[in-house]
Amino acid sequence: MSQPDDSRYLRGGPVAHRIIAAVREDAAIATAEGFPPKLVSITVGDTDAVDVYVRNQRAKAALAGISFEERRFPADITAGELEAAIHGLNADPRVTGIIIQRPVPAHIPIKTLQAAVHPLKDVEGMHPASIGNIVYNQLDLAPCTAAASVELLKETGLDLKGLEVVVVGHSEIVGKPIAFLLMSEGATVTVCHHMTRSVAAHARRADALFVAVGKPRLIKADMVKPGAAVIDIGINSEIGPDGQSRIVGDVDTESVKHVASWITPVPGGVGPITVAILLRNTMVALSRQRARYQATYGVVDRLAAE
Ligand SMILES: NC(=O)C1=CN([C@@H]2O[C@H](COP(=O)(O)OP(=O)(O)OC[C@H]3O[C@@H](n4cnc5c(N)ncnc54)[C@H](OP(=O)(O)O)[C@@H]3O)[C@@H](O)[C@H]2O)C=CC1
Ligand SMILES: Nc1nc(=O)c2c([nH]1)NC[C@@H]1CN(c3ccc(C(=O)N[C@@H](CCC(=O)O)C(=O)O)cc3)C=[N+]21
Repeated sequence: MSQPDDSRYLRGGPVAHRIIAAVREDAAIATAEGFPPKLVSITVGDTDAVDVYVRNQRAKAALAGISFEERRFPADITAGELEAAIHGLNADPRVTGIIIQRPVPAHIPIKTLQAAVHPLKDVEGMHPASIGNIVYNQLDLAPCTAAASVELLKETGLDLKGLEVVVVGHSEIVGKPIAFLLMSEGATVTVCHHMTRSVAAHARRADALFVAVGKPRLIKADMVKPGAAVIDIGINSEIGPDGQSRIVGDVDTESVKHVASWITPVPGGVGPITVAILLRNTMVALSRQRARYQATYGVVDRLAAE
């Protein structure tokens, strides 16, 4: 098990705590000014894979002073019905942000749902317009897990400019946005996926290795460069030796921790920061909405009034 005092562990708790404290201040001010932030979570069908995430969203939103509402829909709902529900939330001025928990049932095209969320309410940064922003180096609202992972790498104090980084996994929600965020920071990025000929050969060259695949113990000690920083994003649930269900990452932490200079524990690494960033994104969305509101209604049109 992890050693609580081992400095090789890059822990997410303190970073998440810092982010949530700042969000809490912002949320209190916004609420006092008449704009209370509210996050709505949409879950469709079987929710096992998202239960932990939603539970933590609810708990941390309460801590931060953001109201949180969970909408659960049955697995047999149609894509059209879901889109209608999302449009309703878009039009509701009390709703600041909308997050669609993944996965959704196979008959629902996730991209259509993500595109149905108004870009100003897209707190996950998954609308095509939002994803486009990170390509253009506008990074204030990035996909939560990707932003969380990069935030944790920065805790090492390593200079990201010119850093050799390898990302294993290229999903739209995690791997690809990580690559874009790191490119914006000046890192040299290699992205591996299931067709990569030798993930090990690439991984061994990395000063920083990000892993987001969903396979326990995929990354072993001989795939890691001595002294590297290893950011384990995987959240996999498996039955431990004691017969209890537990969460493990994608990295064989017990062996890799002897080779790496820094490693993120699972649980207790990227996960808590992901939740904190979601809340921070909610406040970014709120300030954009307020700016839009101000631009539309803040200046009285003198000619119209005459
Ligand atoms: N900590 C957190 O906050 C979060 C954690 N997660 C976790 O991160 C992990 C990844 O999630 P997500 O990105 O959504 O998963 P996806 O299943 O969408 O993507 C997995 C990626 O891994 C690639 N891949 C599959 N097998 C291999 C292999 N053997 N070698 C190299 N690459 C491979 C796939 O490539 P290809 O597409 O080419 O098959 C794909 O790009 C999961 O464990 C998930 O639970 C997810 C979100 C948040
Ligand atoms: N649209 C969407 N975006 C996601 O980012 C997304 C998703 N769907 N579906 C599910 C996965 C998984 N995921 C987690 C995030 C944080 C923790 C988390 O807080 N983990 C803590 C707590 C663990 C615990 O409480 O046991 C930890 O790792 O320490 C877990 C899981 C986000 N995902």
